Amino acid sequence: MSIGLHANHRLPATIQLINLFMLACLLSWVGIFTRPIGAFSLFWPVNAILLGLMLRKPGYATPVGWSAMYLGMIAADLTTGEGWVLALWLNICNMALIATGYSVMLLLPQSQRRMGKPQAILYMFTACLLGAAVAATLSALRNDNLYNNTAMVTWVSWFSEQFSTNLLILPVILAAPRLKQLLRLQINWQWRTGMPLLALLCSLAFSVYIGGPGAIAFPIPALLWCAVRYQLFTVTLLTLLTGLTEIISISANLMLYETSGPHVTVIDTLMSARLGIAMLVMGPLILSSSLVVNRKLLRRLEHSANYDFLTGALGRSALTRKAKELLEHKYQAKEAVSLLLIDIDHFKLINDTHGHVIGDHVLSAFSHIMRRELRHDQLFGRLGGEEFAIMMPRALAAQAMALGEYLRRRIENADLNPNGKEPLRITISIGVASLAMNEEKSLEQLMSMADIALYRAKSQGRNRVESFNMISGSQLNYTMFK
Ligand SMILES: Nc1nc2c(ncn2[C@@H]2O[C@H](COP(=O)(O)OP(=O)(O)OP(=O)(O)O)[C@@H](O)[C@H]2O)c(=O)[nH]1
Repeated sequence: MSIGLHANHRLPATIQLINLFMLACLLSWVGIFTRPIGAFSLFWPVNAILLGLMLRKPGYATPVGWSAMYLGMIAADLTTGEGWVLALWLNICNMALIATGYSVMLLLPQSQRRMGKPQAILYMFTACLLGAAVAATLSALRNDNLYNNTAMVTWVSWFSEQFSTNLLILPVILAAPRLKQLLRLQINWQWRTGMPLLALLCSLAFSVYIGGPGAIAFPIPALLWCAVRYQLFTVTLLTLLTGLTEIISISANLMLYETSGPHVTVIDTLMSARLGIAMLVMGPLILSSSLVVNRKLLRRLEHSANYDFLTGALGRSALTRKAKELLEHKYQAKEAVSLLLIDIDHFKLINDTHGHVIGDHVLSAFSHIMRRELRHDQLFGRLGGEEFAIMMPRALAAQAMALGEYLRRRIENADLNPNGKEPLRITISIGVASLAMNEEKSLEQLMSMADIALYRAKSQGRNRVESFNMISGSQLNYTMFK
């Protein structure tokens, strides 16, 4: 086992250690300064954040990393006037929570630790539950020296606070997008997008206003609506917002809980409410992560329905559908459009000489080059075998010919040999057909025109581009398609 931090991180190991130490210290300070004097912490986010960090950056989870974290927490306690013994013991409880949670989450494959599957939420629930139970047990063992409470009250208080806090914060950290993804994020805001959020804020305000034991459940429908409409990370932020608002409202006695009766005290109410809040965020989180799985599956299904498996180009039916939509748009916008039919020359010879596997590779490498050269609005698809097509919006015959000629040369000069020994070159023949701005033809007619041009390119010796519109005598052919 490595005792240093892993070398694959960009920052040097010592700087990472100092970072970890400082982070643990800083987070503990925040927790200490927001803790009412002589009382249990209302909200102790340190453990959840550090646990999340360890899971997101496994390189930190080394004996040295764990020690830096522990020392950072102790430093925070000592610099705020805590005694040595207490500082050591309290932070053993904190570290025990992080280590227990970490061990449970390690049972999940790394790819699932970012909450993208419902079972990851269940593992996280177990991690928070066991982690809080272990920490609460350790703190209750030294109860006499720490708090003026019975061991049971100390246990329940630690457990309920840590269980709920971790369950609210950990999903945010695990589901947070990486900085690169965050910068690429495009927010497509419409007034309807904000409705679930508005409903959540209203139901939260309503639950604080009405109060009573049932009020913590008021935001559930709005949270479920948010889970259906928003991304998982947004849902984790909203469950955190909901939980925090309710915990703070209850502790400030804003939600008018019943506190009379022989066994009921304010701290009992808060403990019970915390556990309830922890349970209620599970539903929206599980729904949201199930939808992540569904969306991924749908995207995969859509992709395999629309794209050719071997070449990554559009499949024939998707190409036809999109080309028809493009023609429809052309008629309305009165724009030109061109179609290029492309056929690899003597492809049978490649199969016969090099075998089918190399043939497949050539098809895929050819398609890769084409996709890299074409713009996003130009449709590229495989019609079948070694025949492909490009639909060019807003392009007259001359522009389509120029593109065809460029692609022909690009392919002619490319080496498609996967083994990199002998160069393997191919050539292509291209037939172009174009429709001017006010011309109307069906896709089938446009295809037939391009096919005539392609036939001519083949019969004139291959490795060339021919345009139906420029073929001498095409006026004669052209009448066929009027
Ligand atoms: N490796 C591989 N070969 C394919 C695939 N689809 C079709 N082919 C082969 O492509 C070849 C096409 O041959 P032909 O239609 O005679 O055309 P060609 O040899 O390219 O000749 P010209 O088009 O006249 O230049 C056939 O041998 C098919 O078996 C595929 O997915 N993979």
